[in-house]
Amino acid sequence: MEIRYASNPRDVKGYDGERLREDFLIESLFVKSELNMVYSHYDRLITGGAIPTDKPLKLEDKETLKTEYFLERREVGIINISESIGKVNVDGETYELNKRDCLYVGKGVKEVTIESADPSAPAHFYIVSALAHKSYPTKKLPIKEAIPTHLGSDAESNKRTIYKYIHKDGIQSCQLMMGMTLLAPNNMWNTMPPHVHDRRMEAYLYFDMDDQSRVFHFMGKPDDTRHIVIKNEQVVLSPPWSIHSGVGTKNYTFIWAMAGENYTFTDMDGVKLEDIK
Ligand SMILES: O=C[C@H](O)[C@@H](O)CC(=O)C(=O)O
Ligand SMILES: [Zn+2]
Repeated sequence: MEIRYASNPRDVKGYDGERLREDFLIESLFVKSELNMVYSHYDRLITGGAIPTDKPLKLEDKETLKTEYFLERREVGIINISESIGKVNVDGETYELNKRDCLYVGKGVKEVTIESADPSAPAHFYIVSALAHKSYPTKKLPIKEAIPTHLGSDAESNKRTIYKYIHKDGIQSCQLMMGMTLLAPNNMWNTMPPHVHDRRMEAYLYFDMDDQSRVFHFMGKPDDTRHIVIKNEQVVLSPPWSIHSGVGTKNYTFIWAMAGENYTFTDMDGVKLEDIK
């Protein structure tokens, strides 16, 4: 799998747009009949995309991880982001995932395979894996059972609902946190005003966008921001020292995932709008 190294914010100051994209944007995780992953040195988080068609796709990359099996020292969260029904096989047991349902699989599970219920209408799965030191039970959480948090307002164009799946009061994990944010119709901003959390890195997958739609994602130190233009089903890596906020040309959905020092969703350092440059 592709490796992405971590960068020093002092160096990132001098990056041009192309270099920012090379380091922080993951452009093509989702390819038909493939399972693709990128290994980031930010908290060794792996992000992946899978679109299984005629045969199941197995979660593995011995060459990169140098372990016997993928989850020997890791845990993983898998979310179906498509309308099509998906299935995940976990050491012989099958879990069905509908759109926006999440499955957590813990350390020690030997075989995870992913398939589409109907190969002619393949499901799209988003995969995020972090290092794990302990085994937590496999658990599915359908979106209808996730607890919604309502944030923002129409006046600020950031009215949105956050669904937390893997976190302290939801599915238990070692360090992986994962959830989904849905914007209300005609609302385009996420995570504005922004925040940083130097204890944890974060990755955003933007989706539910058409071909013509783009998200302008903002990153950088709060007083020195940059942007990356993002298409449907692309991932952006957010270093711990960076803000992570976006505005769409049209409505969109995104999945956030974090790993790092602590396991407290509310541990964020809010940035005041007057301090953003
Ligand atoms: O650290 C937390 C993450 O940045 C997201 O949960 C923020 C988010 O989904 C939002 O405000 O819309
Ligand atoms: Zn955050």
